[in-house]
Amino acid sequence: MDAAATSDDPVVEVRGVSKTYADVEALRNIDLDFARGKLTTLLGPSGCGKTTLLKIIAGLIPASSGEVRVNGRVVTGPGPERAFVFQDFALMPWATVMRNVAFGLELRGVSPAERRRVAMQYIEKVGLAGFEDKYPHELSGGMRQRVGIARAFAVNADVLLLDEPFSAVDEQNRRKFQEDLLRLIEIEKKTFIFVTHSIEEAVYVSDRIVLLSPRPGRVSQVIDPDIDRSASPDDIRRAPAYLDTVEEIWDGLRQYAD
Ligand SMILES: Nc1ncnc2c1ncn2[C@@H]1O[C@H](COP(=O)(O)OP(=O)(O)OP(=O)(O)O)[C@@H](O)[C@H]1O
Repeated sequence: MDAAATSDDPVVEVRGVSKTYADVEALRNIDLDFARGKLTTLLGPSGCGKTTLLKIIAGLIPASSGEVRVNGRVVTGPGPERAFVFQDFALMPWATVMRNVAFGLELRGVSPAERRRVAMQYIEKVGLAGFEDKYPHELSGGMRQRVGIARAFAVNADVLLLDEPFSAVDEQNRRKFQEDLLRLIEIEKKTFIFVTHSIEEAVYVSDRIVLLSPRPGRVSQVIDPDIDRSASPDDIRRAPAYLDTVEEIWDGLRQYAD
């Protein structure tokens, strides 16, 4: 199931990216392509540089060497074609769900009526209709997460960067989100780059999984799970292809376990 780390129709191209923070070498010579309409997961031991790579792609921090291209253009900072969903959702506590979801559009100068219309669409898509006038503290962790996802979708970015977006929710909600995510990928045809610690989650949602080695992070394996996602969630989790892929990744990561 190993595949080349580069592909034919890449939206995001990472070339020779290395990153050193002061005296910590976080990433070494990463080459990866991320294809349109696909979800790629970065998986690897704690501290291997997953978040660092995501932030470099987002343009939030510079690489020490190498470059990232998005739609053929070299990344020099954040851009409207990329949206980042943070681990802690980064919602504005003083703003309603509607304002939070519409915030990216507000920054772009979209008119109030239009941003309300677009934001409402995504509030409905993530199942928060009726909550648009609530504030973040009035929502559960899972609902706050949905606000973060709706906000990322509302700006209509080509590339969605998700840093452990489901880590703060319980297992039941996590499974629901995974299904929502698969549905949104189907509808939206965007390029998703996802960071998680959960092997099962990675196999469940990903078209491609990139295993990174411990610091300095390098690409150690690329796995394309061959999973029939038209099956029911329970059937997918019982399918031999799913279970074999989980096992294959365990084997790949076991060598790094303490
Ligand atoms: N701003 C920073 N300054 C110095 N070192 C940093 C900084 N950010 C990250 N690092 C270091 O770089 C390495 C990679 O960190 P990063 O957060 O990218 O890893 P990660 O794979 O996302 O980890 P985790 O799975 O634990 O979230 C770690 O050793 C971390 O301590």
